[in-house]
Amino acid sequence: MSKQLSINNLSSGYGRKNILKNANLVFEAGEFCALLGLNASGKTTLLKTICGLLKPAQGSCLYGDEDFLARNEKERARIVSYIPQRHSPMYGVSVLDVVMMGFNASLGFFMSPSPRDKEKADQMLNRFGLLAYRNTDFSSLSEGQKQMVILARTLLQNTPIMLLDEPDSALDFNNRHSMLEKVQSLIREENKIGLIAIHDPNFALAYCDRLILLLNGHITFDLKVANTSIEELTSCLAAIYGDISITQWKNQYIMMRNL
Ligand SMILES: Nc1ncnc2c1ncn2[C@@H]1O[C@H](COP(=O)(O)OP(=O)(O)OP(=O)(O)O)[C@@H](O)[C@H]1O
Repeated sequence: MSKQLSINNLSSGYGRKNILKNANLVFEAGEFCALLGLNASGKTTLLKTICGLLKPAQGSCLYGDEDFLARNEKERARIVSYIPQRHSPMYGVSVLDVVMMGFNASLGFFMSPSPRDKEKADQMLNRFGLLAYRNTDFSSLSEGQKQMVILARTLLQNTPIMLLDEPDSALDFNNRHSMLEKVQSLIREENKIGLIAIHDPNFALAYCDRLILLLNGHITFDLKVANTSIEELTSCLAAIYGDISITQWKNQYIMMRNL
């Protein structure tokens, strides 16, 4: 049965600096949700807290009724995957080996990936048009290619909850659409929960089911796109982005700044 992710009264920060304040959210399986907010509004802080990189000052995160933040890192990695805003540099590691790291959480001690795992990794690289780079040194790829490899690795990790922190920041227009399409269809088809921090509201409006708007560490609006009128969307997004308008073209919403 598909489980919910519940975030209950969650607060967190750095040292004594409290950033995320009393967040309460429930996510259903199959939902792809955008976290929107200006720079420094707390998007990364929320994602890092849900994946266990930051210890909450108060509150809890439950998957079903399981407090997964109480689990060790490897057990957590079977439930939550996280693409950070910036990945650590990796030198002398092939693209295939980076993608295969996605299996780490599911392997026991001293186990190495099976030939079937390698096949799956190749299929995933193929899906991203990166199969020709499988033996290339990861560090020699462009930033956009690296982001796609990291996403491919995360998809192989195959967790029920996926947290993505601006995974598209280095991607060109076409690859950004293609990445969001892939993530959206995977979340829907495999009934996962996806939470993505993203800066362009138009991509969020096009691909996400729900918009969660953050302002100064507070969740100010939580909107299901399909159930929200264009007027309400405009007024909520204007509370974050200022003087904007939203128009509808075919079945898409487009947000523009009023110049
Ligand atoms: N390691 C840290 N130590 C201290 N303060 C931090 C740290 N990381 C972030 N902050 C502070 O927390 C606040 C929120 O930062 P956060 O990275 O969560 O915002 P964000 O919404 O993801 O921003 P951006 O859109 O710029 O990535 C900022 O004021 C930032 O200075």
